Amino acid sequence: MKTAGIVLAGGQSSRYGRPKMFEIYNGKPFYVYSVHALAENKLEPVIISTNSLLADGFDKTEVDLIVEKDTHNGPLFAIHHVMKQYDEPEWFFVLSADIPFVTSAFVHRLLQHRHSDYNAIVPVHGEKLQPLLALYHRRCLPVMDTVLQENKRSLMALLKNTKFKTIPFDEEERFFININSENDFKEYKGLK
Ligand SMILES: Nc1nc2c(ncn2[C@@H]2O[C@H](COP(=O)(O)OP(=O)(O)OP(=O)(O)O)[C@@H](O)[C@H]2O)c(=O)[nH]1
Repeated sequence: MKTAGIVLAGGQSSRYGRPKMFEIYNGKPFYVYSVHALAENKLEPVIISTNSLLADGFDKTEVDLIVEKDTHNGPLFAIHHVMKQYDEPEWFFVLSADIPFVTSAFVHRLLQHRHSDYNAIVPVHGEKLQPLLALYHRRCLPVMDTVLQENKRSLMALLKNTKFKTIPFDEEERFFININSENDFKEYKGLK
């Protein structure tokens, strides 16, 4: 099953105050943790989805860069925009760029659940769906078209209209910790 990786690395970082994907954790920018988790599972291509204000900041070695014109269309638009440009991959493994605790083992675990009966595979952590660390089949495209035409921007709006499988993860798993603000980063960077 040909599977591509998408790192969502656009947006506004308004709560952080500067582009959070370039913040350094243990010597590497946040977004690099997402790129590596996908690349180490041999997902090909790994695509960084970003906007023109941020595009120059990424290391472009062994990744494709897809640049949006706008900074705030949101993740659903970004995934749709990428899927439209890649005909070959059946599945797209999406990771946000603000999750420095993500690992290739997490990606590997979710990949085992790709199945033709479902259009998306979404982890559940505690009680919470995690659509920013999830797998989407290209069968989602027509539903995405409809949802976006209705001016709905959230991945939840997509999930409400498509068949997806949930995969439970233990509460103590760290993969899902996303950094929205400098305070989040201060709180979590002490974690071992
Ligand atoms: N490509 C792309 N990525 C996005 C877009 N909006 C958000 N993201 C990414 O999606 C993830 C979650 O984003 P959020 O933290 O909810 O939004 P944000 O705009 O980055 O930050 P805030 O302004 O603080 O809400 C991050 O990895 C963002 O880089 C977008 O319009 N395009």
